[in-house]
Amino acid sequence: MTEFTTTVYYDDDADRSHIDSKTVAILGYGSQGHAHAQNLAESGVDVVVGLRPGSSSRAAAREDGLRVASPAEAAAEGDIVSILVPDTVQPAVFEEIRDGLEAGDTLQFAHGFNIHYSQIEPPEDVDVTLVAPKSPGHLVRRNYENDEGTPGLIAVYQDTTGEAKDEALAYAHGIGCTRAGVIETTFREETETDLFGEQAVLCGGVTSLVKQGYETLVDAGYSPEMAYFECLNELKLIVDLMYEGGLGEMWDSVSDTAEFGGLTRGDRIVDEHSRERMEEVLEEVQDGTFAREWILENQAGRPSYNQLKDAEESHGIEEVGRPLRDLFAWNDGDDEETEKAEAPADD
Ligand SMILES: NC(=O)C1=CN([C@@H]2O[C@H](COP(=O)(O)OP(=O)(O)OC[C@H]3O[C@@H](n4cnc5c(N)ncnc54)[C@H](OP(=O)(O)O)[C@@H]3O)[C@@H](O)[C@H]2O)C=CC1
Ligand SMILES: CC[C@](O)(C(C)=O)C(=O)O
Ligand SMILES: [Mg+2]
Ligand SMILES: [Mg+2]
Repeated sequence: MTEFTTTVYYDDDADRSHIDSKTVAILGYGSQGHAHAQNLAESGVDVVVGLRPGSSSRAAAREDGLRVASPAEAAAEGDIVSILVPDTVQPAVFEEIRDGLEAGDTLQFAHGFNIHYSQIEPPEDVDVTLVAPKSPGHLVRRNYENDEGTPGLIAVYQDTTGEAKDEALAYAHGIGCTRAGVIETTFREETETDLFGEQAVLCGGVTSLVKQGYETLVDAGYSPEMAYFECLNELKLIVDLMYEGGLGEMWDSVSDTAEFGGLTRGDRIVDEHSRERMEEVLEEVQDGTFAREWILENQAGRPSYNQLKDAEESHGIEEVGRPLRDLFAWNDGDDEETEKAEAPADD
């Protein structure tokens, strides 16, 4: 039997009686919201989706067979109120729903930002929990539909009922996370590791690596199409192997030439200087510098965010990638995956 350093919970560890007779209010129907709502409903849980008046997602949620109400109505009806709107919007939405929370209800998050950085102060008589899939929401849904799951984290910030952890685990079961494995953590640990991971490795680090690789080849006179396939498209195929069997399966599958070149050159690209930058980024997460910057950026109407987003969208690798993906035989002329991934961020 494998010995882990932490307890990992699976399907058999979850007791669904902690959620089966309850109503779950899902506030928001974006990346995480649509996945939690549909997975829970298909797991037999009573779900009501809370969406603002005039929300374009109302029609989508109804088409998916879900009940829809306003955020305040849904929260008042829900025993578990899962706040799945963007982190920066959550404090305002919390003010709208606060009066509907009853003693013994659960206020639930998929990321600890607003609790950890004290942007939301929950009432003392509710449970406050976290169920955080370690995955983009669209894959939480896709994996569930494919009878697979996504790993997740649970945490308890406030436990008034004595059932907070069991309920979080039952919820994680309902969205398919216990199929893959669930780890218990704290709001602090989830928030800091999640922010660090997305900034330094998963989203920030990897896109910078891809762009620098692409630009190096194009500036040296190679065709943008070649550079796109080499530095972006094939990355997915390489990462698929790491996902399936760790670094070892990837090294086994690539040529010995790639393995020797990668092992001797990789650490020259991402070196001890990058490591120092990573430590700085982690410190900014830990001491609240990043959180303050992001909160102020939103208060100012997102000037830097919008500028950086525009620059990213018009980068050469994006210009060349769109038509190339459209011509993939299985895409039928539509870059559907890109459209789907962008859809929930349009608010
Ligand atoms: N994206 C992800 O995969 C992951 C996200 N998380 C966490 O999950 C939470 C939700 O994130 P995510 O799914 O990305 O969120 P999204 O950006 O996808 O949320 C969009 C939803 O929020 C609603 N919304 C936006 N603004 C408002 C507002 N002012 N008032 C009411 N509703 C609003 C939108 O409404 P409308 O439909 O009307 O536009 C939409 O339904 C966050 O805490 C995030 O950190 C955790 C793990 C991964
Ligand atoms: C990696 C980004 C993420 O943390 C996630 C999909 O888990 C997010 O905030 O979207
Ligand atoms: Mg994450
Ligand atoms: Mg995150």
